[in-house]
Amino acid sequence: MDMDRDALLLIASSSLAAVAIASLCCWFLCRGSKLPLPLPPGPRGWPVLGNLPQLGAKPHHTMAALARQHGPLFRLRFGSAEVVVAASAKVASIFLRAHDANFSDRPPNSGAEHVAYNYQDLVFAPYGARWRALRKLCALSLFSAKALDALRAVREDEVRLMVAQLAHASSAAGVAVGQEANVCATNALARAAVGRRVFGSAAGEGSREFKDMVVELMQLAGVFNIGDFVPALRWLDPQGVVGKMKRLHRRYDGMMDGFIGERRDGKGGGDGKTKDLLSVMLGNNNNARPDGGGEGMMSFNHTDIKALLLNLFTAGTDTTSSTVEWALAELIRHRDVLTKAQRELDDVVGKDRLVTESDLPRLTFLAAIIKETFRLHPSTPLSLPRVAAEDCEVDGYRVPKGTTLLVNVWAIARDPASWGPDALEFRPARFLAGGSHESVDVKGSDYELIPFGAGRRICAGLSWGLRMVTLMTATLVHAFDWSLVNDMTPEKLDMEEAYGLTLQRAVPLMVHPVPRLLPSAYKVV
Ligand code: HEM
Repeated sequence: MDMDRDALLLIASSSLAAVAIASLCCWFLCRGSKLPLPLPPGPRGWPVLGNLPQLGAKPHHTMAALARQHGPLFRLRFGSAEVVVAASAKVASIFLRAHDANFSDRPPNSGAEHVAYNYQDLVFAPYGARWRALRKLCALSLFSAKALDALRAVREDEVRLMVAQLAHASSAAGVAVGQEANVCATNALARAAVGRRVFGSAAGEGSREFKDMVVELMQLAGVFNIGDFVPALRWLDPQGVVGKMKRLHRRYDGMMDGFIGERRDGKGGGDGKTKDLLSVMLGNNNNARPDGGGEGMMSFNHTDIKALLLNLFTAGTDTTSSTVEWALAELIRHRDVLTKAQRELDDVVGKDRLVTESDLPRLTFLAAIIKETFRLHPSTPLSLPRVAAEDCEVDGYRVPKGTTLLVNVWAIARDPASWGPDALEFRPARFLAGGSHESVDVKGSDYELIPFGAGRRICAGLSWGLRMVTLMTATLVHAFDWSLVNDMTPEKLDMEEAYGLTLQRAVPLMVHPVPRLLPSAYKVV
């Protein structure tokens, strides 16, 4: 009997233990699902500075190498700031499509504070009604299909002037074609924005100084400024970045004041009939803030105007001209591609006039060259940073609120997983009908090729930039044969990059342009 009771007790206690263990397992399993997801993997950083000292002279290259080690979504720490880097088309699409709303703000940075009028511009404006109003204004005045068409003659005019300038360039030292392209891009944009050209000719009247100012701004904006990430060191400005930004800002500010001042004095502004961006903004200027309301209620104060003009003159000039310069460098290195493009242009345009914008839709090979240039030489290799408004989950990892997002558009566009084994080769045919990437475009919906970014904060000037790059490259390819200075062979051409927020050529492209059309084509009417 005693034995039976003992056996029963044993059975009961074993069952209880089993139930307890099962409940514990269940509790752990359930709790497991609520365990916070891990943060993305990443390299160990230094005390205080984190990974900042490891970025090197070309952070987009370093980050591409880190992605090979840690995967296409990895984590860095810049001082006290958490950073995630997207380095594949799939991860970029999760951030910029699925989580775009959460990443529609830009992180705080000294460039926005000291150069861009303390975030009063469009590029760094907090995501909200004011940002929306500024984008809408740009679209209506410059970048919508209607505005773009209305300004067609301005772009064609400036390209014609650039060609005339090049046709008469006979220096033995050759011409810096990027500089000529920069004058063209800046003057076209200036006519649309402030109603007049800003430079008389390529070499003179401050054009070189202006380009240098834009390049300096991009270099400064590309520096990962220690003071931005380690608040205790901000006052020290260890890299001297803030001091340089303040000096540069004063020079830009004088230029922007000049545009507004001359218009208020009744000078500048073209024929007085066309409404450039400046006159639209001044017409609405009653010193109120553009923080929403209906379209009719938008109004802009003096600083709003200067900040937006500054954005256009900096974001819209060097990006455009350096892409044209890279395209020409690639074409000089790939004679077969250049010859094929010239044949297409001769067929569509002939030899007695220059290219016009209405020719562009028929230049399919040229369009493929432009895409291939944007792929290998995106002018903003790490795009512009975004910041997470809330915690979110991306590809099985936790990305906390306040994390900065960098999208390595340079690495994504060279990823063999998207582009195949010839990813590093200049091969425009991949974009032609029947090619491996026939349907891929640069306009923000094909994440393997996003030189203009994607999502809500995609480049506001995409339509203008793409049109200018295409028209300028088509015209230069059609109007001239190109040879390198000092009898340099194309294989010796230096293709090294100089890192900044925008990607310059380390060595400017120096060339001899040789006219190849009938003389009448080069006349400026
Ligand atoms: C080759 C030409 C250009 C390239 C490759 C380029 C690239 C970019 C990129 C990558 C961004 C960041 C997008 C993002 O955060 O996802 C951007 C933003 C911007 N770009 Fe461009 N850009 C070009 C030309 C232009 C032009 C011509 C203008 C104006 C005249 C312009 C004005 C802007 C502005 C205002 C923003 C900020 C948009 C915002 O924050 O809402 N860009 N651009």
